[in-house]
Amino acid sequence: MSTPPKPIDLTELRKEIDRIDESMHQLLMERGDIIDRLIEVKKSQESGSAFRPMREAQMMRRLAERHKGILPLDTVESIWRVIIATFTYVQQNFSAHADFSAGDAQMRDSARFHFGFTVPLVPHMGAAGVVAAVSESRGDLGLVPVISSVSAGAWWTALEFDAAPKIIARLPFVERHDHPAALPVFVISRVADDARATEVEVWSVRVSGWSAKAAQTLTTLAEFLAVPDRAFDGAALLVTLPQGQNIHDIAQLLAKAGATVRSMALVGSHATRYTVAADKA
Ligand SMILES: C=C(O[C@@H]1C=C(C(=O)O)C=C[C@H]1O)C(=O)O
Repeated sequence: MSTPPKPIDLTELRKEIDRIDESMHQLLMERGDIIDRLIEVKKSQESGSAFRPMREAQMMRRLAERHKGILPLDTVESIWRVIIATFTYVQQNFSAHADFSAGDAQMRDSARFHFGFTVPLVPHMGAAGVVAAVSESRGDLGLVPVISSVSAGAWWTALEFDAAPKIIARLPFVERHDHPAALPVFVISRVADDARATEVEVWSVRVSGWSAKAAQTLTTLAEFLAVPDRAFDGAALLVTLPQGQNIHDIAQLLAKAGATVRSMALVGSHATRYTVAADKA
């Protein structure tokens, strides 16, 4: 006759938890040692912000793809955002300048979710102030809601100049229905060319002859913001080009709808939006 299985001892399970916690802490400290070595190498190779938007988008996608078990994706995503953002911060200190003009609760949630509490959060009332602060800094980040009100004006035109910072990411990296920090946010900064995510381009386009027909045409082609631009009897647009679309084709289609493109400037780019299925979340 076989002996009945020993009842599982809670003390044993708690010992396991302590062992895992200690290993996780050791691994985080080991991660810090690697970052230390990375800082040494980078010092002689790079200047400006340490933020690498394409790598971060890929890391967040991989994390979401391999995640399973009872720990909610919200939790695992926010833990890794804090790890990555804080290690970026210790490489090269930076502040996050956020536009609170559309209400501060959602923007604060997004900033803290994606950058944690170690990165200083600087509130601004309007996108223009955020862009100015980032422009004057070496490697600070700006956070601006993707959908701004018309009264905010065409804040993105300040990004047209070569030396100006650019849109470098769109948050959240991992989208889903009921994301805890769902507000769509553009991240604005100056980053190394090889760190950029270039999958989705964002253009500042100025048109004359802007009309309901032109707006309707553009709606079918791309996501955009439009602000009336009296100087040109038209509009200043911020156009997010879907991957594979060409801005010149969009200009041609706008012309057919009666709107003349007067200028176009690439004001940034970001990774393809990534959405996880409801059953993953
Ligand atoms: C570590 C680097 O810099 C930053 C920090 C990262 C991290 O802690 O994992 C990832 C990407 C960068 O934003 C890097 O240069 O690879």
